Amino acid sequence: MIRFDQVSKRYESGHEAISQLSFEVGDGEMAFVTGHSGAGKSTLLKLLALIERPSHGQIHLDGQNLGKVGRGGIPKLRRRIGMVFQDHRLLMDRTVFDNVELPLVIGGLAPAERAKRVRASLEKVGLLAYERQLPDTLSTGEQQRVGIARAIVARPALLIADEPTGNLDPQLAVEIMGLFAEFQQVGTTVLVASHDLPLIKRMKKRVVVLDHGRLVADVPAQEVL
Ligand SMILES: Nc1ncnc2c1ncn2[C@@H]1O[C@H](COP(=O)(O)OP(=O)(O)OP(=O)(O)O)[C@@H](O)[C@H]1O
Repeated sequence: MIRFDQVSKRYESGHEAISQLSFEVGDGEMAFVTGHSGAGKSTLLKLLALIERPSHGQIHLDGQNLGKVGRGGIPKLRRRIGMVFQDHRLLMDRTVFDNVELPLVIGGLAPAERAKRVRASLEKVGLLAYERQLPDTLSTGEQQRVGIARAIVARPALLIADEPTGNLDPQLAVEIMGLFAEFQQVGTTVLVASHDLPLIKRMKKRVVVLDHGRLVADVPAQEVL
């Protein structure tokens, strides 16, 4: 599903955030990317979503070389990727339903099909009863779940999440990670950047460790203690 071959990313500032990174994530696998602040976790995810471009090396997604995707191809690529951010980036003047529906409107789906999918996504994250509310009437954890519903509504093959539990209390964080594991169980490939080591260990999934942009450890799920 994901293949990085000797990927480096140097920002315009001259800082090399990712250095000669090579790794693969298989179809339907779930993995965590961890490492110190500034290790390059967010940059790695941004390279996958073509928010940033590598300075060197190649990234393949489902066999497609991302270096060959031009500006015009980016929306199509992003429709295959569900993205979850720490700050969830919801539109505060739109209802929960409207927020989750947005990717489908952009995707051009018919209204009846959109409504069906939005409700199925909201049900998965346990928020069906909140569809008519505005996001700021919801708790932080609930808002984060709306962000997750929005990320999965277009049924992406790949779900990427950048510190999705960063500002949640520990119990909510466990719940959110549990949701990601459930998506993996139904076949979605899931890549989560997090620095929450206790939580990562608890999930017993593969862990890729970055240090100053380099891969320093890649621990298979069965070896996570
Ligand atoms: N747009 C940018 N321009 C210049 N440098 C950047 C840019 N984005 C990130 N960096 C630098 O690249 C390095 C990696 O940043 P990145 O955000 O990928 O790390 P991270 O592991 O996600 O960190 P954190 O856990 O603090 O979010 C950092 O040193 C950061 O300052």
